[in-house]
Amino acid sequence: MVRGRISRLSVRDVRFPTSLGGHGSDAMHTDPDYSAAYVVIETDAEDGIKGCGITFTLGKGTEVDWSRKGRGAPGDSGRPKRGVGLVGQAGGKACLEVTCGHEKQMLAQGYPAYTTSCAWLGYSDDTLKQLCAQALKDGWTRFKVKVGADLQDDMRRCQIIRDMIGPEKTLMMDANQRWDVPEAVEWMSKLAKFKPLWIEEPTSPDDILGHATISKALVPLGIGIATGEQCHNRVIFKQLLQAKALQFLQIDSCRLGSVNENLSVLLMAKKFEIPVCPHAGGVGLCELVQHLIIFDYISVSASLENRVCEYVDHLHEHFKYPVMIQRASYMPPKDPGYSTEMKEESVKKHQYPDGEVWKKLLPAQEN
Ligand SMILES: C[C@H](O)[C@@H](O)CC(=O)C(=O)O
Ligand SMILES: [Mg+2]
Repeated sequence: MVRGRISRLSVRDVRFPTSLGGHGSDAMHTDPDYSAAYVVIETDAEDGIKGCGITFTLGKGTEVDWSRKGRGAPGDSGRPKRGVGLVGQAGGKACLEVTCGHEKQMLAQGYPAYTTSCAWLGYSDDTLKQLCAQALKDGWTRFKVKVGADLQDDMRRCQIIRDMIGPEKTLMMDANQRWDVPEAVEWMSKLAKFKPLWIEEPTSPDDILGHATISKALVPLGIGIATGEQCHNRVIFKQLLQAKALQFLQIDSCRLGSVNENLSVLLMAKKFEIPVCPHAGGVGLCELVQHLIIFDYISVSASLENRVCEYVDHLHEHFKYPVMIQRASYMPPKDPGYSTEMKEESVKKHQYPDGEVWKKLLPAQEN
């Protein structure tokens, strides 16, 4: 329980230069710098408890260009067109308070995860192979590959990854909205031979009926539709579910404003019997979403069938309570709160434009 009145609020623009290594790149966001508006609220209660919150959008996350219309062109990493939500944490207890068999199972085995970190679109084939080999050694069994910019490149990269992981392990694909509806069906019919479990964001996230059309065409090929990382409220999810437009529902802990909005989507997904497989490609998203998905298992869906949570292996070192992955699973967080708190020294260093990291980088980028 938080006592006191809000006495201090700070908002900082924190950016990480992930584009330098091609981390986080996809068919629409070719040079993303993972970023967040980081908010800290303190009270006059003097009990040491503070609330920390982040907002995150895709691409160059904290730059929102209100003047432009439409979806933006590929490479438009600095121009997110979507709503942003603010989520946060105050002090208190960690999510896991219920005592039940499912809780024990989570504590022992964790929540199953897949990795996106081997196959960002900007990685070379050599990097892809090297990261994939390491991930296999580390026990990963589910892999997501970015597609959608060039069909021949996709065929080559999917062949590499399928050859490396073998026929049994799971492969997902993510087009980040790059196609129109007929193009999505045509393109995925060609990639079907690599046996993807799903194609994610095949087209504009606003096109609910378009997703339904794609779903009708691809489900018979064994390919499900996954979407949701750009869906900013429960009404959009309600319509996607009603239109039978998706087989995997991807909540995003920052896109949907507040934990409550996320919870209502978990409940609707349960009603429609659609598995929730959260999005976590962004700064801090893994930290946050682990709470929601473990809650989903313990208190809502009670099932792991067809369910898996995304994991990306970037920027965890900047968080005070980073995620813990063991045997390709999220181990339940035991610290109080929503794991949103960043380390002060990381915030200082990466604050834009006057943090140490950007002071060095900006003059070089201007030349
Ligand atoms: C720009 C982001 O990295 C995006 O590619 C993340 C994403 O689509 C995912 O993780 O899924
Ligand atoms: Mg995605």
